[in-house]
Amino acid sequence: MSADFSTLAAFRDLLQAAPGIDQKAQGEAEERNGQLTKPPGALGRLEDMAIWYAGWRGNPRPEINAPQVIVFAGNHGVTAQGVSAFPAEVTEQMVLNFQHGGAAINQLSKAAGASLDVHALSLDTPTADFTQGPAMSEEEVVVALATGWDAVDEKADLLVVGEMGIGNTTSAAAIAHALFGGAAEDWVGRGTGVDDAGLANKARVVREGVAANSGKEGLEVLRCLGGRELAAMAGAIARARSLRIPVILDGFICSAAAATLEAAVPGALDHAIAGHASAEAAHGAVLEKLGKAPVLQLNMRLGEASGAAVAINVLKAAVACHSGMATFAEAGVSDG
Ligand SMILES: O=C(O)c1ccc[n+]([C@@H]2O[C@H](COP(=O)([O-])O)[C@@H](O)[C@H]2O)c1
Ligand SMILES: Cc1cc2nc[nH]c2cc1C
Repeated sequence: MSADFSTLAAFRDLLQAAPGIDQKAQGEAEERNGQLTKPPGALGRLEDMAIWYAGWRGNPRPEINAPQVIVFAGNHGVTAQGVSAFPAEVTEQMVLNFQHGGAAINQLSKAAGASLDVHALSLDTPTADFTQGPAMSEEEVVVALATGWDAVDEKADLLVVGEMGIGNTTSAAAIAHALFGGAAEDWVGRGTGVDDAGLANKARVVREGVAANSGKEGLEVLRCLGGRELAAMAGAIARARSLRIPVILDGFICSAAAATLEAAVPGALDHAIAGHASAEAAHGAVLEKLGKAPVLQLNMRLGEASGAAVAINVLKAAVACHSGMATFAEAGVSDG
């Protein structure tokens, strides 16, 4: 299927029109959860996760059989400002590594029983340096959103999106600063590993970038301060919403991209949970703004969907208990 929008406004309208949770299935799942052979609440957040998943799938006793992981890659003009510990060529080199099966996400997808797709977006044409003006034209951001939209497998029953893009923690920090305010320093982190001087430089770049693109909201923030891989993640998350496919968000960059959807249409991320809290300094603050408690906290800061891929295993465990356990009546266990 090919994406059905050619402007940001049309994309926003589609997102706005996307379905919500199936409340009947959610209610039935909640009822089932109360009958399972365990003390009430004893599976903690696994219970909430399973009920949430059941609601979005419209099935009070669902299974997870076809999780899809998608990694999007993009290059960033803002790397000209010396914001990363690694050179921009690494983006393309890592795409080849993904394709050859040599990256962490290859192993983590396999371990989670998930398919893995990799989409490189115009790597030879980096986005514009956003300290000088908008990173992308409307046409460019719409093409990237559509790449993400079209990448989602309609038959998937869970979606994880992640990214590869040297310089993109600076882009994500600028998005967070534009959406949530505060100071540039509040949103920058070490990314691939810049030193103290590098961190101060990132704060300068974020401050200048937000000043050069002031007064923007929602999807315009994505266009002006984002990158192609961030827009593609946003497009895929929106497509998943339209198909009622639950989503696990990955780290700082993924969460910042997702936050532009929430800014454009409040509630747009109700079908998404946070897979982990990245070690990137401001990820926790972004998740707090989104009202999402991370499933895992493993000090990961790799990106490429890795933290969310690990969290697939936890959601699978939650859903397996929910759908596979016996009820008190079935097992002949006294329910207290
Ligand atoms: O996911 C995260 O929270 C995360 C935190 C730090 C770095 N990364 C990855 O590192 C790259 C961006 O780092 P940088 O320093 O080039 O901005 C990009 O490819 C991301 O996938 C990812
Ligand atoms: C080697 C390397 C792998 C990555 N994977 C995601 N971002 C990355 C950044 C670097 C530098």
